[in-house]
Amino acid sequence: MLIARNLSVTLGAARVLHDVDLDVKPGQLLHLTGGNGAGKTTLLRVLCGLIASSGSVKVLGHPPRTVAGRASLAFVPDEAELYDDLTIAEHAQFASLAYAAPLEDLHTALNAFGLGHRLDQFPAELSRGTRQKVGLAVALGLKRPLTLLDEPFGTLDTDSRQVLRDGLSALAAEGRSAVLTTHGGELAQMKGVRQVAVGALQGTSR
Ligand SMILES: Nc1ncnc2c1ncn2[C@@H]1O[C@H](COP(=O)(O)OP(=O)(O)OP(=O)(O)O)[C@@H](O)[C@H]1O
Repeated sequence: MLIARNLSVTLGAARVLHDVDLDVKPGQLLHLTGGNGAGKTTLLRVLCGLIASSGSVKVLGHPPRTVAGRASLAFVPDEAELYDDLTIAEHAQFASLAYAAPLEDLHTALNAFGLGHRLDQFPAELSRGTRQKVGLAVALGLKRPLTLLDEPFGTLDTDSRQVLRDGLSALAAEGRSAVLTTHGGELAQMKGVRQVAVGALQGTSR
C-alpha cells in the first residue's frame, strides 16, 4: 500500500528525519509514536506530499504529489482545514465531487459522528472538536486506500473517539490502510494496530 524509502528531511537547522524506511500493508493500521518533536507530523506530511524529502514515497505505486497519488490518500492535520464559506453539507458535496466518491458515504460518516443535524452550519459556528469531526468524517467517508491522521483523537469526546476507532476498523476490514499519531492510549484496545516509534525508523536505529 505504502512504501517509503530513505526519507530524509532537514527543516531550518534541524535534521528531522534521517533515512527513514516505512512499509504499510493493505488493511494495516499503523500507530506512529514518539515524543514531542520526534518527527511524527513531519513524516505524515512527507507521506502525503506536503513536505518535500529526499528518498521516495509510493502509495499504490504512485508518488503522493501526482494526481494518482493524491487520489489514493486522505490527510487530516491535527486541526482540520475547512473552508470558511462552505457549510458541512457543502464540504461533503465538494469532497464527493473532487474525489469522485459517493456522497452517501460522506453523509454516513458525518451521521456516525452525530453531525447529521448540523449540515447547514459553517466552520466558524462549530467548536474545535466538532470542526475536527467534520474533517475526520470527510476523510473516512472518502474511503481512500490510505488515510493519514495527525493527532485525530486530541479534541474528540469519548463517544467520538469510539466512532473514529470504529471507522478505522471498518477501513481496515475493507483492505484500506491508515497511519496515525497519538500521544494517548486511544488505540491500546484496538486489534490489528501496529505500533512503530519514529525513532526506530531512522537509518541509524534500524
Ligand atoms: N518549519 C520548521 N522549521 C524548523 N524546524 C521545524 C519546522 N517544523 C518542525 N520543525 C522541527 O522538526 C522537529 C519535528 O517536528 P514535528 O512537528 O514533526 O514533531 P512531532 O513528533 O509531530 O511533535 P509533537 O508530538 O510535539 O506534535 C521538531 O524539532 C521541530 O522543532
